[in-house]
Amino acid sequence: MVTMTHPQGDEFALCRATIISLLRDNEDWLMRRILDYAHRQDYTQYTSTMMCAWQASIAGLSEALIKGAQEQTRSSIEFTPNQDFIHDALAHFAVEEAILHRKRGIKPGMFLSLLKYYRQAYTDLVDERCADSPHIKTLRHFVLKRFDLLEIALVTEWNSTPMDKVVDELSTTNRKLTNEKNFYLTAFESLGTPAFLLDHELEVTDANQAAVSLLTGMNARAGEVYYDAAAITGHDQDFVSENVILNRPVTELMPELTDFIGKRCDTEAQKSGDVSMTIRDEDYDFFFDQHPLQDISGQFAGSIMFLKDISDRKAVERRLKAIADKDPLTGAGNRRALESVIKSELSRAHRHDEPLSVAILDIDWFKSVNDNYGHLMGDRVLIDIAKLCKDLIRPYDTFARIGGEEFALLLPKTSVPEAERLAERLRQRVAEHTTQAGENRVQVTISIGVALLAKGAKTLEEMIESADRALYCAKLDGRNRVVTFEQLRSNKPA
Ligand SMILES: Nc1nc2c(ncn2[C@@H]2O[C@H](COP(=O)(O)OP(=O)(O)OP(=O)(O)O)[C@@H](O)[C@H]2O)c(=O)[nH]1
Repeated sequence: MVTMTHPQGDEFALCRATIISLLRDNEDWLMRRILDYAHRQDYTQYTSTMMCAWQASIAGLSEALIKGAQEQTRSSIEFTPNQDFIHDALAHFAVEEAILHRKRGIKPGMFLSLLKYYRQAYTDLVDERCADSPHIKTLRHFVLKRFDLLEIALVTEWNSTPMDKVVDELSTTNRKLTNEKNFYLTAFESLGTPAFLLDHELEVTDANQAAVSLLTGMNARAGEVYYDAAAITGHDQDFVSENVILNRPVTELMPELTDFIGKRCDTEAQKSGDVSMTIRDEDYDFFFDQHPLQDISGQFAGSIMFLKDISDRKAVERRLKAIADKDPLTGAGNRRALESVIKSELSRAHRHDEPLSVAILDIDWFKSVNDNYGHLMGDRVLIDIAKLCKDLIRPYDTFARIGGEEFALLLPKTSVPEAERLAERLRQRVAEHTTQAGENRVQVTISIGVALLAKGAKTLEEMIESADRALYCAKLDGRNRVVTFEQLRSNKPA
């Protein structure tokens, strides 16, 4: 007959070995079971939500249980009035845990209640894994007694600590936490890039110094935005303007962001892109980068948004693009520019069912200008004609040099008769104009072909083919005239 409190030598050794191997092999199982109990009772909202913290605690406990079991003798399962807890590995672990949890501000009652689930999980392990063992009772007894010891040691340590030591420990911890918080605050505030913390509704919950200066034009002090206006000395006026940032949707502060980030922030998406904005009457280009924030338990906790000022880079890009798209002699657009505009204008005209006309103009007998007056005079003529064209067209028309002495005018929302009238005005102005270079003066004429832009065409040549044919006819008909493609079709003489 096996007794519960004093197992025989063989049985004791067997049970001890069983417990040790159970604890070694089932750390993950124990963690899941304990977490399951803790979750069910909502303990996890007060305790650490980090898996690694639970893992460390359970690993530490199992190790202490194993060590304690190894040191244990058959007769030491029960406690004695003069028990020396300090030299028991498990008691030692309990004391360290007590100190650690007390420093975190956890009350003994709460910790002991949580420990109940540890005890339950460890006995569950024995019950489930050793259900058929003839030694099940002894095994259970072994575990329960170990947990009794753990609790006694823990409570003893907790209660024997004088109150001023507890207060000292807590204030040290508090100081450490405050320093840590200040460090992260300093890092956030010191970022040269404007940074905003946003909640689910995209309302600004915090903004760093760079963000405040950007939006208000003021050099805010680090952390100033945290404190109440009335409570800080002498900065009420400044502070009020900073405070206009907090608790307002970021899309209200910077409406240009609306298209990019929407009305709410969801958990999934990280959003980024280039955005142009006007802030306090100044134009900026930003690269914005919005990341969802997750707390340590993986819960969505708003987002952080950075606005990196890329105005200088964008200005250089624009200048380069302008240079790449421009004919250096006349300042008109080049073929590349025309091609890129033509595609978007074609689809716009199609969408709005609007006419889109093109006029191709070519200087008459231009070769003879070069031959008689030199290339410089030829260049001056090209420059003058380009200027006459630019002066005549509307802001949304496109003007490009597409050949040596050939130019194109792309005219959105313009029917062929309207384009013809414009071309005629241009022809007259050119004919009346005199170009001067040094002593020499020269007058030239131009021929113009006008047509609607061909819709199904793929290349620029195909698109302007009709206008080109009309131009060819204008040349054949004697030059210095405007011919429309429609006139060619109806065989009407120009
Ligand atoms: N000065 C100058 N001349 C250019 C430039 N690009 C092309 N040309 C000249 O433009 C002239 C075009 O001559 P052609 O194609 O024979 O035509 P055209 O003399 O204008 O005669 P039609 O077009 O038939 O009326 C050539 O002499 C080219 O050298 C330029 O950038 N500057």
